[in-house]
Amino acid sequence: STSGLNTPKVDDRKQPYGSWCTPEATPAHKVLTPTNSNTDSKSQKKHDSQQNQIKGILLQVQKVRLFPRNPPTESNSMNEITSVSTELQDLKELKSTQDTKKLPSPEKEESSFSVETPQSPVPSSPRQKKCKGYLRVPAFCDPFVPIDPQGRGYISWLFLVTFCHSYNAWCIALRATFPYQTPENTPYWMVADYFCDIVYLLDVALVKPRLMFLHEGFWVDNTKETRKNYRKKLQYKFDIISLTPLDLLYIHFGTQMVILRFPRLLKLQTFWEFHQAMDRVLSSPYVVRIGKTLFYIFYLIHLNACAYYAMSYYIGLGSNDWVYDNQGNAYIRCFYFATKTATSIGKNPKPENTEEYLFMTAAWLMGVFVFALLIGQIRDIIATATRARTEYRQTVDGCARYLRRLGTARALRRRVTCWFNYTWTQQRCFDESSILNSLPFNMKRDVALAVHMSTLSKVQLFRDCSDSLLRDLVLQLRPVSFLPGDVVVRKGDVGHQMYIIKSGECFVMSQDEKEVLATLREGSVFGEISLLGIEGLRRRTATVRSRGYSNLFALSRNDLDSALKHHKEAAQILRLRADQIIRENAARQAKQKLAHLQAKKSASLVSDNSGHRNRRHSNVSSNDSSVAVEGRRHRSASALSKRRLSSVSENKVLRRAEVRTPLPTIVLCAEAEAEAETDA
Ligand SMILES: Nc1ncnc2c1ncn2[C@@H]1O[C@@H]2COP(=O)(O)O[C@H]2[C@H]1O
Repeated sequence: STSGLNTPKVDDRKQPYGSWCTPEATPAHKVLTPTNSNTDSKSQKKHDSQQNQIKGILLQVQKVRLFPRNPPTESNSMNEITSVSTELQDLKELKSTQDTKKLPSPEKEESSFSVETPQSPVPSSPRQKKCKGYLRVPAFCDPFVPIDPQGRGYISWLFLVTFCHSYNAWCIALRATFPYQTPENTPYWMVADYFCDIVYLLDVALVKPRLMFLHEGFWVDNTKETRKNYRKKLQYKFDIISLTPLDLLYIHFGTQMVILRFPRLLKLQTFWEFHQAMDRVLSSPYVVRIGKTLFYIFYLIHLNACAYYAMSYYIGLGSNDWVYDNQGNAYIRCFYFATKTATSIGKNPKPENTEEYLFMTAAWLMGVFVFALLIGQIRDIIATATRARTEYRQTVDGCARYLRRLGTARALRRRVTCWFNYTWTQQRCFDESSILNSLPFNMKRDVALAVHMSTLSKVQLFRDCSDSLLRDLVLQLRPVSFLPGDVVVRKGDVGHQMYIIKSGECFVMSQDEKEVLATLREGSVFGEISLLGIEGLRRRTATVRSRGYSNLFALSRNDLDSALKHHKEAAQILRLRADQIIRENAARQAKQKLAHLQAKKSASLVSDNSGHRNRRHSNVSSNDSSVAVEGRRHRSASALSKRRLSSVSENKVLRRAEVRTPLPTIVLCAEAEAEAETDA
């Protein structure tokens, strides 16, 4: 705590309340980094990027150690050695350039706060290192580079495979039943078919075997291992079966037998994998979930439509009232019929023979069970997506009902509703901590840090103290919002919480609430004095009001106490600041009282003079003596208050020179002034 890093800067102390009241915005990554005032911003940026590169390279080196190739082939180990040595060389070069520029040492950089975001590491290919410029192949296409299953490249590839699978799923049934494949358009269909087959083939041969996987907590990136892993999976078997070239039988049956391509539908797992990946990646996964369920619903109706057309064709198009009458667009008419039966809308033509009865029974059963299930799923997804809003509405309605029942004033009710609305629009929840409760402690802390970083980085206390103070406190901070004019703390109340301003402004009011003593902005801290256990200052020293709408973080006395036990430097900083505020408030009060006294004195002098003039004729001699006495009395009172004030300012000067001021003396000074007033 005595190091230059952690003690508050002298300059800061000279400013009113350091820079607590008017904190400067600082980029999040610079939050607690000790900055060299001589280094200009350009070199700082360069330094940052170099540090990142160093970190990246160190990570690469670690990765090489973390993912040993087992057993290493000769060429692999040679490649590894060369890559490590080049990386170390790069590292040395970077370090030497850094030394020559005399930038802050990396040890200091280490102390800067950062939220850890572990990623699946993908090592660079040994080939890629050798190819330069335009010859460089994207990592995804490099057969020597393992593929990150969470990477963008792989998700894009999954999209392509899913598209091909969907094409097969829709078109095989369509072309097998409806007369949409004619000898004229067969080549186009073939081109599309074989394009999809090539995608399937590439997926099985080049992509899936390179997919990294987790083994005993480590990402395995050895392509031999990844290939082995893929081959062990059931998915591999399905992928291989899906490629069965049954369409070779076209030679015998002709290209109209599109049904021979049905094995292509077995690549269903990729379809699910794609949706899972999208669910993870997209900011609103509900869209993906609803999209997938709708896909199932439409696909089932599509199959139903195909079956209806096939049945009608088998019975004879237009041969009775039930079958498709071969009028209009065949697919649209059949799709319409299938939708009606599947959703049990009714008004379907009456079946006339056994096959038709069987078809209708199956379609209705499917409608009742499968469709009901799918539509229920959509309802659940929407309910989950809007649960927070529903709960919010229930809370607001419940509270409003309760207040109405109690017959509270309309203005108060409106205020409560206003608070609910504002808090909801700001936070989208009422209890932030309950949402994160299922996360492990460290992750919860990282999330909280990331979410509140922009505000917390502006708090001078956290800048001046070690990072661990911020880490210790971040989960204890409770967001609270206030409406315009709300009293956040009231003078004389017992203090239970201190506050950090997240957004908005707060006014520190004078004793009579007519004057604004200070305006506190984003990142400012207040309400700490009454929590510090200073003798005689256990109650709020001032009233603080929210200027407009404001969002604050509240920190309870217990949490502050337990944090200050382990962070003595923070306790010292808070004490210093409290000393400063108390001294300034005491001096201001003394000044005000003196001014008040002087005003009183001059008023009494004026009234005395006028009284004297009235009585002059009656008793001249006695008046002379009383004025003299009165004058002496006021002069002595004024001298006394002057002496008291000078003792205050002397004390002030003396105490500024000290590192910490014993507070009770300052309080006594204020008391002395009060005494002077009573004397007068
Ligand atoms: N003159 C001032 N300037 C800035 N902040 C103040 C001033 N006086 C009091 N405060 C803050 O207002 C808070 C009121 O509650 P506390 O006494 O706990 O802590 C107080 C300080 O944090």
